[in-house]
Amino acid sequence: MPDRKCSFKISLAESEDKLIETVSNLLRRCSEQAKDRKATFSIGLSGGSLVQLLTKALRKSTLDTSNWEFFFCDERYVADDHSDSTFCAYRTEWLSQLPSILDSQFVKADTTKLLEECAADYEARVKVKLGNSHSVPQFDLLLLGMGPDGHTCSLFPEQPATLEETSRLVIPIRNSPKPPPERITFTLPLINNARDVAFVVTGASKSDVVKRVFVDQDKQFPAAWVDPTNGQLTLIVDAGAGSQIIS
Ligand SMILES: O=C(O)[C@H](O)[C@@H](O)[C@H](O)[C@H](O)COP(=O)(O)O
Repeated sequence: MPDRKCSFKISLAESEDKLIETVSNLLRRCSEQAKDRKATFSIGLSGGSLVQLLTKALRKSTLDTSNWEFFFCDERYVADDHSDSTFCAYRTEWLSQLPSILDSQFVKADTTKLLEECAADYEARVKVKLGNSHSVPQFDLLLLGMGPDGHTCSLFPEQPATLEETSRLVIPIRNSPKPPPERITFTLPLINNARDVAFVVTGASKSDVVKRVFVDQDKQFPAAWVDPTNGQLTLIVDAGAGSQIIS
């Protein structure tokens, strides 16, 4: 039985243009709400297909991103210039497509440290940047993807212990089922403390897991544990991914 506590909204985008417009509108709403509270807009990014979608949405929005700080909800434990690096994917894309966004706006992981230290160091960076070294920092918006196995960030069904983490906000991941094997990832306490969390999920291959996660709330899937305590959860799907939840 669904037991979601947070406010939950589903947006079905019938075309890619509509999907981009929906993401663009979400960015506008969240960034404008943040303006009333703080100097910077703190947003967490995921990798994969979101890189291209977010780039298109930012280009369409023409939003002023000069006070935005870009964090990574998870990051692969590779060099900054490695093709697997999510930071590298965004930086490469935005150098040409969104040149107004500066390197200094990225809060990236230091993957030159040992994996454990890299995770702890990134948690410290998040706390310093979000100015909350005593309790759990609060992101304005986290943009999440979801794999066909219902993973999100680098929280995988094969590693259920990662969902039980209650104190660390960023943890190391080894033997990731999705290559590369080593990563760092936000944990549920940090994810569920965000003001807004939005999943962007596309493709008919994910339609079954979208229903099982967002309608059935089947807790075998890590994405089903995302339930922002005092926040808004939004699911943005295209027609393929949403085909089993929207009649
Ligand atoms: O670094 C990563 O691999 C991502 O953060 C990961 O969690 C991604 O969001 C999902 O795997 C969905 O990826 P797609 O949207 O490309 O299917």
